[in-house]
Parts: sequence; C-alpha cells; structure tokens
Amino acid sequence: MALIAILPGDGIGPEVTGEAQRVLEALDLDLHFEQAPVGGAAYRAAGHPLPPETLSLARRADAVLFGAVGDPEFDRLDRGLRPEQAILGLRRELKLFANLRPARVFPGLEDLSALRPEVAGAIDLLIVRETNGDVYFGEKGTRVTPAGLRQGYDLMAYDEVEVARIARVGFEAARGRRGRLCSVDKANVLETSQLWRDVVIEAAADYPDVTLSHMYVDNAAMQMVRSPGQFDVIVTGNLFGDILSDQASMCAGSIGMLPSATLSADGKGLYEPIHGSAPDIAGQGRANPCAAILSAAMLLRHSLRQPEAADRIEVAVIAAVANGMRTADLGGEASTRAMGDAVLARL
Ligand SMILES: NC(=O)c1ccc[n+]([C@@H]2O[C@H](COP(=O)([O-])OP(=O)(O)OC[C@H]3O[C@@H](n4cnc5c(N)ncnc54)[C@H](O)[C@@H]3O)[C@@H](O)[C@H]2O)c1
Ligand SMILES: CC(C)[C@H](C(=O)O)[C@@H](O)C(=O)O
Ligand SMILES: [Mg+2]
Repeated sequence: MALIAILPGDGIGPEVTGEAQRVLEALDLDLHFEQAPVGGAAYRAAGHPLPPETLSLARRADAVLFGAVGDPEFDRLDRGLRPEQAILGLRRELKLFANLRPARVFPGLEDLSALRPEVAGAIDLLIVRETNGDVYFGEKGTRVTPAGLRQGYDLMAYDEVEVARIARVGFEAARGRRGRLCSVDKANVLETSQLWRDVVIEAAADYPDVTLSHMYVDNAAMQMVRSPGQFDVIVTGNLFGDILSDQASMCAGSIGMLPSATLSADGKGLYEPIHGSAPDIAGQGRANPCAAILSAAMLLRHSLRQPEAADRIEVAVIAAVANGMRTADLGGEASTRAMGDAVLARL
C-alpha cells in the first residue's frame, strides 16, 4: 500500500486537490491518504505555515499531493511565517530540486491559447525548473545603505553541483522526448548564468544524442510566443522557470491546465498545479481542477511507477475537455465538482 500525503493548503487548493483525490480513489490502486494543513491554513491552526507534523507526514509519504498556498490575510507577516514559505520549505527540506512543468495545448482548447492561431497548436514543451537554489534561497534581508536608504537584497547563487544535476534532468528528459534541450539563462549579464552555461556545456558531453542550445531569458519569453514549436525541453533556474511556466500556461490555454512534479535525487516527489491559491475565486467552486488532477497523474507516473493508471487519468481529462466541459477559465460555466465528475465518468 502506498501512502499519499494530501496537503490542500489555501484558497482553491482544497477545492482542486479534493477532485484530484477523488480521481485517485476511483482507480482502486491500494492507496492510503493522510491529510495535513499547510500554508495559511496551518498558520491559523498551528502558528506555522509548515508545522513539524506536516513536514514529517511529507517525509513519511511515498508521494505528496499539494494544492496551493497563499492568503492575502497574511501578506504583511514576516517572510518566514508567510504561507508561501511552506512550499519553499518542502522543496528545500525534501531536496526537491527538479520541477517538471509540461505545457501543451489540449484538443479543443486551441482557441484559448494566447498565441496566434497558426502557431497555437505547436506548443508542446517541458520546462525543467531548478527549485533548490537561485535568489529564492540565497542570503536575503533588508538593511540601510550608507546614504540612509532602506535596501532589500536577495543573493542569486548557483554552485556547479546544483547546475550539473538539473542539467542532467534536462538532458534525460530531452532524450525521452524530441531530443532538444534549450538552456535558458542571462549569461550576458549574470555571473550565475555564465557558470550555469559552462556547466551545462560540460554535462552535454554525456548526451551526444541531445541537441543543446542556449538562449537568454528575455529572448526565450519572446520566442515562446513567436514560435513555440522550436522548444522541446527548457532547462532553467528557479526564478526564470517560475515566470516562463506561467507564460507557457497561457500559451497552452489556461493556467488551470498545467500540472507539475518536483522530484529529488532519491525518488521523492511532490505534485502540484503550477497555479496558486487564486484568492479572487476561492470558495466559489469555480476553479479548474484539471491541473491538480493531471498532477495526480504525474504522481502515479513518477513516484508510484503506474504509467497505465497515469495514462488513464490523462486520457480522461483530455476527453472531458474535448467534449466541451469548460470551467470559467476555459470560457464555460462548469463547476470544479462538475469537471471532476466529467473526468471520473471517463476514467
Ligand atoms: N505553488 C503554490 O502554492 C503557489 C503558486 C503560485 C502562487 N501562489 C500564491 O497564490 C496566491 C495568489 O497568487 P496569484 O494571484 O499571483 O496567482 P494564482 O495562480 O493564484 O492566480 C492567478 C490568476 O489565475 C486564476 N487561476 C489560478 N488557478 C486557477 C484555476 N485552477 N482555475 C481557474 N482560474 C485559476 C486566478 O483566479 C487568478 O485570476 C499568492 O499568495 C501566491 O504567492 C502559490
Ligand atoms: C508560491 C511561490 C513561492 C511559488 C514559486 O515561486 O515557486 C509559485 O509561484 C510556484 O510557481 O510554484
Ligand atoms: Mg509560480
């Protein structure tokens, strides 16, 4: 029996993970679920966004299904106590450094893509985002400059081991797809990126079958809109990957459709939609649960080694959407629950 930790979090997190759990339960796979609070919900209940009990459940579990964290009520809290610290803490504590964010247009959603119609169908890419380093985890704080000005700072840093291991994830992913890896950096300006580029080139020696290219992040953002079909796998740092993946979601149609897996070297995995807690629609039953449901499929594929079950979920989501099931973000009026029902009906 496999233990799945369900960490619903805030806002629409519980709404979308609820549907993802229903889908997992329907597959009859001998899974056991344990739930724990995280983010603002955990701060409210236990005074900390990532309480020790929640972290220890995540450690014990075979995989973690995560909703979203973030609550405007806590926006003025100290950084260390903000709900968002919970997801950063989980990524760091469980050494989840490799965040996989696939983006493709689902059949029937081509019209929703922010791209020109002639290129909308071409987007089918995987962003491999590093999630243990970069400005997210460098030294940070506020201080007063000699001129008496308040100053905030966040150190951007990557060491060669961190870059080499995410590069390898990118090369391996490209090898299993169309054989093209684009490393996205800002090597014309940043020391971090120059090291990044050197280390990626060194790693390429082990992957002669993969075609490696390099692109500055500003150009990459533009190229993704101009000609998305040129990208197969993108490997990039924490901050650039965060931004590019939200952009990729709208190229594909909606942020409500993009799942993710965040993996460690020892096979641990946390699975979550790329979107946040969406306070503007929370509690209304209007959120699209597809990203969470597709994250559950990634959980089956990567952590539980159940590719057939993962395929079943993905096929069911594709069929539900192709048959016209539309939540508000997809231009329709279906509720979160109705979308979950439609997927369940097609499993
Ligand atoms: N991994 C995470 O837990 C995560 C990710 C991103 C943002 N956040 C947090 O979430 C909070 C809100 O952030 P934000 O508003 O910048 O981003 P967001 O992704 O929560 O929402 C952006 C927009 O997309 C819409 N949206 C998002 N998910 C949707 C879905 N499943 N169905 C339909 N519409 C959807 C929202 O309604 C909103 O208009 C913040 O506290 C932020 O820090 C958390
Ligand atoms: C909530 C925030 C810390 C998080 C990130 O920046 O990694 C989110 O935007 C994401 O994409 O998972
Ligand atoms: Mg993000």
